[in-house]
Amino acid sequence: MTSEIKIGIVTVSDRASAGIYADEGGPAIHDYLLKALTSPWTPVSRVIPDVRKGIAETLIELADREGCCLIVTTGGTGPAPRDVTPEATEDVVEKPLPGFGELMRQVSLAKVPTAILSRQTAGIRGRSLIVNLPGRPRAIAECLDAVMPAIPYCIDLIEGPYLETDPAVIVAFRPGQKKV
Ligand SMILES: Nc1ncnc2c1ncn2[C@@H]1O[C@H](COP(=O)(O)OP(=O)(O)OP(=O)(O)O)[C@@H](O)[C@H]1O
Ligand SMILES: Nc1nc2c(c(=O)[nH]1)N[C@H]1C(S)=C(S)[C@@H](COP(=O)(O)O)O[C@H]1N2
Repeated sequence: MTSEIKIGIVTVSDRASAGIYADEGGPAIHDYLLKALTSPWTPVSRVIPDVRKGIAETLIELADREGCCLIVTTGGTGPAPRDVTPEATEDVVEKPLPGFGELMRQVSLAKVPTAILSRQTAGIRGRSLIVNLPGRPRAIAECLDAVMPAIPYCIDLIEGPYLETDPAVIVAFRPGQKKV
């Protein structure tokens, strides 16, 4: 039986959620994944304010009830008082994956000196991988280019669906598998 592949896309932004500006972050994640993944998948998108409890509840809903194998957030990773996406992520994950944040900050530093201000992290809840990205829409491709090669294998390891990528965009690295 093949089940539907669902991917959560969560924009955490006071102003986008209030309609003060149009959300560009969620659509940028959607467009990126449309290009990177060749497996058919369905987005489950949310635009929510910077509220720790609400973010945690949304992550739980997308992981436990929607069954998303991957949940990508954007926004709320900085040091400002209302930036609490990493805390909400840590509230709900069972296994933190600090390497994601480390790598994304490293590659982002080549683009912008303020990369070190992002506390973006990642982790596993059940059969879902949750990954935080910064709020600036241009940060999305910068960060996903770095971590995407490891995401399909991570989802294999948590017994999620087999994600296929377009090798012209992202070469998924699966240890033990021959390079094509
Ligand atoms: N979802 C989004 N869509 C479009 N632009 C965004 C989005 N999120 C952030 N930005 C832009 O990136 C900048 C930095 O993002 P950041 O997450 O720090 O926003 P913020 O100042 O916390 O405000 P808010 O939570 O209201 O988006 C914002 O000032 C805005 O110009
Ligand atoms: N790749 C990348 N990373 C980035 C940025 C960026 O423009 N590109 N912006 C930085 C800035 S200015 C901030 S304040 C932090 C946190 O952003 P957030 O609060 O919008 O998540 O992410 C940082 N990381």
